[in-house]
Amino acid sequence: MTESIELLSKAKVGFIGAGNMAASILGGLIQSGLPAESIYVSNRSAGKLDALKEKYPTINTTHDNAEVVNNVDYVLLAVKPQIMSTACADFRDLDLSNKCAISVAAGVTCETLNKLLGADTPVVRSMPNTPSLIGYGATGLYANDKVSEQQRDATSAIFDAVGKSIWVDNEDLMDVVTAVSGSGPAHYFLFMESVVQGGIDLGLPEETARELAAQTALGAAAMVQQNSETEIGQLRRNVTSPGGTTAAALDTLNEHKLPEIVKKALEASVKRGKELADIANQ
Ligand SMILES: NC(=O)C1=CN([C@@H]2O[C@H](COP(=O)(O)OP(=O)(O)OC[C@H]3O[C@@H](n4cnc5c(N)ncnc54)[C@H](OP(=O)(O)O)[C@@H]3O)[C@@H](O)[C@H]2O)C=CC1
Ligand SMILES: O=C(O)[C@@H]1CCC=N1
Repeated sequence: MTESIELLSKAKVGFIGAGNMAASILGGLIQSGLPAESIYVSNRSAGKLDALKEKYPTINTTHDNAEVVNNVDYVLLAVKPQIMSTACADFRDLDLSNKCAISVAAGVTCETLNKLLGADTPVVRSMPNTPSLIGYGATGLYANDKVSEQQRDATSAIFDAVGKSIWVDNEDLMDVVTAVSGSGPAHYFLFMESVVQGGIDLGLPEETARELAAQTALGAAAMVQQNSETEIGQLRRNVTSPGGTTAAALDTLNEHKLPEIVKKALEASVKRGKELADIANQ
């Protein structure tokens, strides 16, 4: 059992929805040492619950969302923002004031969650990402003022079990976190898909292009993490010999305005987050 999971060892953790994100987080929790019998999961359809039961025979599965909430201390709301209201209606009559609700839904605000779950409910808004499945998740967290220190620590423990977690103290920033790290893996995947395809078009075997692209992305990310005092721009300049091959590539990326394109993409994500907030609040 990892140190952070020890904090959770007496707690029961529930998931409403057994989709991609729930499976990533609960898989990481079990791998870190949380017993599967401490985890409760509900889902609308049967297939995903059956698959979880096959993988983790002692996990508790049900179609009844209220049963999950009744049995746990921490309940992760892992359904799409558009159906948050429907899913929460199943347990809105339960007293959640001694539990902690942790939403992973993009956009949905603490205010909306408190409307759906009761004004006294401690609510954390989280934004994890799919690398949580392999222990490389990045999660942003924001708590409303009902969340106790113990609940904050336990929430950190849940997400630290599947990667790194960072608290923000302004809820508006959660839409930016969503743009940067929640959706982020897809941005890097698109970039890597483009690099692999470019390599193939220029003659590399597909497997070679894929391996080189993945190891390069991993190496670049590790250099940024291991040189926290160094500007990322300096790491870039260290690769870029004057008049060399990198300068030729970067000139092309800048000519086509890559930094502006990325900024517009992040702005589009933030805007969509606010639209999802409105949908969930209706
Ligand atoms: N995917 C990602 O990279 C990330 C997603 N998120 C957030 O996570 C949330 C879930 O996304 P994701 O896991 O990708 O989506 P999925 O569609 O994979 O999972 C959602 C699950 O919710 C289940 N469900 C639907 N309605 C209900 C209900 N009324 N009660 C119980 N379960 C229900 C669905 O069941 P069924 O089997 O019937 O479809 C499905 O398994 C979203 O809010 C998203 O914003 C956050 C960060 C990253
Ligand atoms: O695309 C989405 O809306 C979700 C939230 C972040 C990643 N996936």
